[in-house]
Amino acid sequence: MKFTKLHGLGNDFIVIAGEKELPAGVDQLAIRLCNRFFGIGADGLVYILPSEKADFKMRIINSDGSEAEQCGNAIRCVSKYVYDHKLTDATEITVETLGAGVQKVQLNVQEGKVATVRVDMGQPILQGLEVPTTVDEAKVINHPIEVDGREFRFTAVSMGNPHCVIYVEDAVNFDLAVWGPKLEVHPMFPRKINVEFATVKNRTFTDMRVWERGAGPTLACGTGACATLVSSVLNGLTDRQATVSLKGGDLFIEWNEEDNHVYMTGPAEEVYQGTLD
Ligand SMILES: N[C@@H](CCC[C@H](N)C(=O)O)C(=O)O
Repeated sequence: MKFTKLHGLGNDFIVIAGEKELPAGVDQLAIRLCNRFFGIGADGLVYILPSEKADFKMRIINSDGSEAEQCGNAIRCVSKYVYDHKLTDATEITVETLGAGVQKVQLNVQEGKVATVRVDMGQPILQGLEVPTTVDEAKVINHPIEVDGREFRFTAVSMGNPHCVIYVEDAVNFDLAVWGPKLEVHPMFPRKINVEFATVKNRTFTDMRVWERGAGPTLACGTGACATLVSSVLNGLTDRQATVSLKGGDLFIEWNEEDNHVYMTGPAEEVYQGTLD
């Protein structure tokens, strides 16, 4: 079986194309292949499958074997893969996701290869129970949460997958490894949660670091960047268009007032190809 390694700002994936459906035991396969010492090493295993509703279907399995409903960096990688490997010659395509419906993608091609990708990530889900959280409110904004005697305040946003955004003094130097795993499995989040720690630098620029559900600390999270921008608008901290700066680089995010959709623009890169026995 052939695989290709791609990443979006260092959020890296083993991408497999050409299968009709997910294989049995894909959770164990993801755990094995994503292992950085005994496997290929990646944050997730991504399948590009045929779709009845869109040009392509994407499924993403986190490195711990759990399946995610959506992944912003992976959708850019999938889009680059299908164009660069000539599965399509269109520069506007649609990709079906498990939890965020069919998404429209625009490819920016330079010298015959995809350089950056703009994705219509759809409408954010803000209703507390739908994110899901245990808070039954239309919007969960700046809500208190206690972990090991420390109180944080979070804003809950689903981009198809669940996120909680927490503003801290210095996201870049924040101790992710201590608080991320505790918040990920907090009882207020019935399907666990992706945790974003953010520091707003000005109305168009925010630093963010992420602890991902099922993958731990990653260099970037596309849906997390979208959730951060939505949260910042809800908290009155930034404009509707802003750069979210992650450890692996920057994403440009827009929450459009007219259609209520979130748009994400950023790069995707292929690293190498290989064969699995
Ligand atoms: N890195 C991703 C999100 C991947 C899924 C996430 N860990 C989850 O379980 O929801 C992104 O770029 O959005």
